[in-house]
Amino acid sequence: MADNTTLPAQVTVIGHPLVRHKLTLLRQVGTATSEFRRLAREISLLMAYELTRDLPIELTEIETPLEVMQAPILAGKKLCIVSILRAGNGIADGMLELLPSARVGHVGLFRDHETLRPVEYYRKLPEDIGDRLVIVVDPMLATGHSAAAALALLKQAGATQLRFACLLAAPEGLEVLTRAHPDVPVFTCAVDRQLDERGYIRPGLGDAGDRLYGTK
Ligand SMILES: O=P(O)(O)OC[C@H]1O[C@H](OP(=O)(O)OP(=O)(O)O)[C@H](O)[C@@H]1O
Ligand SMILES: O=c1cc[nH]c(=O)[nH]1
Ligand SMILES: [Mg+2]
Repeated sequence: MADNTTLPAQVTVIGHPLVRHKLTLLRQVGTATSEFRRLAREISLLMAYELTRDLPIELTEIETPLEVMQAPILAGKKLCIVSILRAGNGIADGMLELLPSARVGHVGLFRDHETLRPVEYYRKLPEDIGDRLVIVVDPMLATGHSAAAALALLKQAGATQLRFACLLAAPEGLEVLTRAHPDVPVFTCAVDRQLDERGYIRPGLGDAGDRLYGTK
């Protein structure tokens, strides 16, 4: 499995021990839907912490009970989280716990099981997406085509500052995504061994949407 030293500079593997531990629990076949959802939310909150490390800060004057001070606050426009439906919602929910005033956009994509290419079925985005830092979330980066398509349509909609976050990435998906969007920083909690012939990430965690929502 790759680490930060063998990956393109735009890719960050979030190696925090809490993230690694929770991801191991999440992967396990015996992890029930309720537990899977809880772990996905917790990992996503930790990912949001890493993704927002470099947000610009400005000073504002506040009053403590003892005196006036110049105190740091986030500068500029707030964030927008874009969830790639449906499994992206499991990540967006966790991030919103840390970033409660972020706007949320939705892009509905499913993978055609034959071609493994994404099919768009829904899109609703904030009007001012061009003024925001946009964090695009989907738990799985497999072939990379869903993420690449989502980023392309967001750029078309005016987004200029984009980041992509997932739980698991296949090397094949990272290759596709970083070639298509060399300007977009990518954050993942792990890079797994490979894709299998059905386009599943191995060792992986199975179908993230089905495990989040108990549909299989
Ligand atoms: O990198 P790719 O090969 O494009 O695959 C990744 C996509 O596959 C899964 O979605 P799925 O089509 O299963 O839809 P779902 O979220 O509704 O389950 C996953 O959540 C990603 O969106
Ligand atoms: O392993 C995979 C690949 C795509 N989508 C998933 O949910 N899991
Ligand atoms: Mg699915």
